[in-house]
Amino acid sequence: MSTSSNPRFNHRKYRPFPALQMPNRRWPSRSLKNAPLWCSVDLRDGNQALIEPMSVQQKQQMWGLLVRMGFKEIEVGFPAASQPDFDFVRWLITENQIPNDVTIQVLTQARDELIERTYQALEGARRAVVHVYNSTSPVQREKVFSLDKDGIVAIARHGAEKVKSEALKYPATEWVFQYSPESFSSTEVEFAVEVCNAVIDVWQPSIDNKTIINLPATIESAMPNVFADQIEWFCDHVKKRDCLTISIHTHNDRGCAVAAAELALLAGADRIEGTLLGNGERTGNMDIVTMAMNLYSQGIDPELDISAADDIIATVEACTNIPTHPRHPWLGELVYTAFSGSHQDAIRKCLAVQEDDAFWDVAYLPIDPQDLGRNYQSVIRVNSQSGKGGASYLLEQELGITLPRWMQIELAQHIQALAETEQGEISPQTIVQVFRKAFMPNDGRYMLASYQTEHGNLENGEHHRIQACLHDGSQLLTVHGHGLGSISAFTDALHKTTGVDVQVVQFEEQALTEGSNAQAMAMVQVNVAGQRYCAAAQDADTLSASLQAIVSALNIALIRNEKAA
Ligand SMILES: CC(=O)SCCNC(=O)CCNC(=O)[C@H](O)C(C)(C)COP(=O)(O)OP(=O)(O)OC[C@H]1O[C@@H](n2cnc3c(N)ncnc32)[C@H](O)[C@@H]1OP(=O)(O)O
Ligand SMILES: CC(C)C(=O)C(=O)O
Repeated sequence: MSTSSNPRFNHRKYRPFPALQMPNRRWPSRSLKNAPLWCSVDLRDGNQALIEPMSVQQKQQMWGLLVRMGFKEIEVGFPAASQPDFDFVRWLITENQIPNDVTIQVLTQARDELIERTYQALEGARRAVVHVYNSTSPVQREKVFSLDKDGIVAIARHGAEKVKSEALKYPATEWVFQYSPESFSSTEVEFAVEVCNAVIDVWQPSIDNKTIINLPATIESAMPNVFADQIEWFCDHVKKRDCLTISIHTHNDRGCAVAAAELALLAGADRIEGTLLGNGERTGNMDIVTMAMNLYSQGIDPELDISAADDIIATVEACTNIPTHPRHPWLGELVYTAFSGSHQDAIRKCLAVQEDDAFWDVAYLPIDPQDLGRNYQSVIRVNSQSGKGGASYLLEQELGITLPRWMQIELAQHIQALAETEQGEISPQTIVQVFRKAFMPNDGRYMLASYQTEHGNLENGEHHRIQACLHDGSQLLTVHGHGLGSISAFTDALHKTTGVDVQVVQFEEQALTEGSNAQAMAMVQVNVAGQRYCAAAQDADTLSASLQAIVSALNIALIRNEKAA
């Protein structure tokens, strides 16, 4: 019985994908050590999936990015399909846009007229990959092409012959041939080998002149381990394996295109086709950025430059008109951001001890966001899910002060109350405002106008005396006190004047800026008539900052008591 009220939602319509029996499979015990050869298919598979295919100008923009990132093989289009595709290939060649170490690749069906037009587009290229394909899976054979296996092999063989004979007409170009048994992952492996062997027989590759056999998961129809088995089996059984570059082209129907490509590398593949951020047919092509960053984060050189993450996103969005999900692996806007308190706490503590030349080891941050041109500003963001660490971290970034723990706790209570009222994110600037309003009020009863201290061997044995002028809103009061230090002398003076018992419980001072105009921030926790209050003050003179902070704490206590009364 179905759990759905929709009678069409019926799993019995589907059947499991038949797995290969390969008890001696070798790929599970291998690990990745190097980057594969990469081939971007943004300008072909990515392009053919767009609502509005790229204009020549957009293709030029995408091309520029791909070259900057270091791709050495780029499928630039299906030149027999449309005039913009054709024109773009011509532009690349006639305008000398292809760096010497980059090879362009183009796709064509195994049809004579299309292959001829494809070569016309490539005339004058220094080196090019001609990529021909035909479908091989049972559903394509039976329902689309109405052909038996021999008929499908005949299309492949004929296409390979035409690709080879056309190439002879353009001897100035260094040609590389590529064949894809399209829908490979849904094809019986024995038949996939048979078709590819027929093509290999035509092209006669050698170790010095390899053929690319590209094995697509045109539709991702099974788990990645099944695909890996198919690749290992294929590599073990295809002829002339050492004269082949085995390429992989996975799609993301089950959300596992990257995993399938990674396992396929373990299973013996050499080369990976995919697109930036995974644009492509249906759920997309394998995302090269994700796979490259997966390697990078394991200490493997991906041989692609992903560091200009924002440039990659902006260009892909401009060319595809598809926004990037904020949680897109590695590059999304939110992927290095923590809102939740315990994550923020851990990140802040780890970042504080992370040394520049040590292995990266920061909780909740799989890589250093700075590697991708991101700063730490966006790593910690505050809302009602955040704890004391988050707000303190942002304050630290904005003001350059590290709050002591007792003050973090107090600040967090103010921020939490605001976040719950606002029901949203609290910006770093707002956190600074909250900090100033809560701990540095300028509307209190008393203001410190001036003070003088005296210390040394005084007659009564105590070391410090203070005379301070406090403004109480209407008049200037002169107060006197003495104690073991200037601060205790000052609290003594306050007690004598206001009658309130004032004791400094916690005290911390931090330099804000360096140089002759250096400013200090004093932070205090003061016991005023049995209750603890935190306050802060900033001044060029450290003692002055401390005394003002104590006055602020007294003011906060008086304001709260007035409100409570
Ligand atoms: C999985 C992939 O991504 S494969 C790449 C797919 N990309 C594209 O199709 C984008 C560009 N394609 C196009 O613009 C058009 O398909 C064109 C211009 C190339 C060809 O258009 P059309 O001539 O109208 O043919 P269409 O593409 O519809 O193909 C259907 C015909 O080609 C045959 N065919 C399809 N693929 C192939 C192939 N790889 N090799 C040989 N014949 C093929 C079909 O059997 C069918 O034949 P029929 O007309 O005798 O029934
Ligand atoms: C032409 C092939 C490689 C393809 O795009 C696919 O199978 O997805």
